Amino acid sequence: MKFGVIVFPGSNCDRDVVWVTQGLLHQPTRMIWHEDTDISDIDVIVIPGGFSYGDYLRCGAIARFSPAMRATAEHAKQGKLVLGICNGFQVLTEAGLLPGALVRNAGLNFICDRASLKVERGNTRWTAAYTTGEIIDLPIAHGEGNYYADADTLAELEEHEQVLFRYCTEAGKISDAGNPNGSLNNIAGICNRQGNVLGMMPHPERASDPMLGETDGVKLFQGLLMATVAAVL
Ligand SMILES: NC(=O)CC[C@H](N)C(=O)O
Repeated sequence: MKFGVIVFPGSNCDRDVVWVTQGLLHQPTRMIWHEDTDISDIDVIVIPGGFSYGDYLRCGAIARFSPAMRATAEHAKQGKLVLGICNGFQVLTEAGLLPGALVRNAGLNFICDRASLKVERGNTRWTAAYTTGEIIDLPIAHGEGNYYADADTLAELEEHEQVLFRYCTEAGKISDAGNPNGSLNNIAGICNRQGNVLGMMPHPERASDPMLGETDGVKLFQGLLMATVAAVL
């Protein structure tokens, strides 16, 4: 499975993703400069975290106009996989590839912490290595991670089970106490209706290498490889 990691001016988690997919999981991976448009060789496009274009206007608001994002929209339209992490999630909502928006954290502070998350569904391509209801810990680091959508959009997301990750307490309770940034319905990660585009604020790539302590994140990438094998069999 070949991964392509888009690099914008200001991206800062691009190398971390490459380390996971290529360094740890031995999958072919290449970086894609934001001006490039030929991504036909790529199976999974990853839009990494960081501060694309300095977060000017709004996080992700400028990156969405890049040539690589036009190619990514086409890639998604063909049913191929797109993963947006943190700033990447913001870019995907700005680009209209995922519904809703990420607005300023409820406390107006940049939060750098660990968050407990509940995996809502273990039966998607993105969560194949997790079990439904599993509680995991991932790092978060964002100033605009507060997920917002209008009531109809929110209801639709819930109805079609597009919420894959929710913030929770360490004990697994979905409540305000476990919600670091004010996200509606404690939403930490959603996929589109077709399921091929995932956006999430927490950073699975920063919790993948055992040398860094936590490894709950690597299962997201491993799940993709399992799902490919299943699709081939
Ligand atoms: N880690 C990140 O990707 C940060 C995203 C964005 N710059 C924010 O502060 O919300």
